[in-house]
Amino acid sequence: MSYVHADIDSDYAIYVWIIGEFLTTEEARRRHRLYDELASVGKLSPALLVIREHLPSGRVCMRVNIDATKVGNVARFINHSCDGGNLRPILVRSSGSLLPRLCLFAARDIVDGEELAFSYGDAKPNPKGLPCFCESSCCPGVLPAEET
Ligand SMILES: C[S@@+](CC[C@H](N)C(=O)[O-])C[C@H]1O[C@@H](n2cnc3c(N)ncnc32)[C@H](O)[C@@H]1O
Repeated sequence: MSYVHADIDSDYAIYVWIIGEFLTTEEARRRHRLYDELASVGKLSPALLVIREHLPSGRVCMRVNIDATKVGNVARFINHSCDGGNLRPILVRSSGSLLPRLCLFAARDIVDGEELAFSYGDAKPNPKGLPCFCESSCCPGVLPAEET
């Protein structure tokens, strides 16, 4: 399994934004089903993220689907950690840009060589989901599975 380690030569805050294909929700659902099948037999390491923005009422007001499985940058190799890891995903909007960027910001000081990780989501663990190897004390043993 691939992973990403910090390579730090300064004290600046680090962040990386996730590059991938922006999908409609219909296409994201189609790919989720396909990826789940391929991942269950070890034929694929999917990187399809669904980010939801909520109103103060708790209702979802926007859903963004980013698929970095085939087209992406280094962020596609960052693994999941059930305790949230050392990175926090934040949607960032810049003026003039129609689409937001999903950025991963350092959540605390990170030492050189430390593995970078973030939580793929707090969706209920799927008992039939892929095994999780994050080794954090709160890990239920399976990766969070997106309910599409
Ligand atoms: C965004 S990719 C991360 C890079 C991936 N490890 C690779 O080798 O290409 C997401 C995939 O990595 C694997 N993965 C990520 N975090 C994991 C974890 N904590 N335990 C087990 N597999 C993990 C799963 O197969 C997941 O679908």
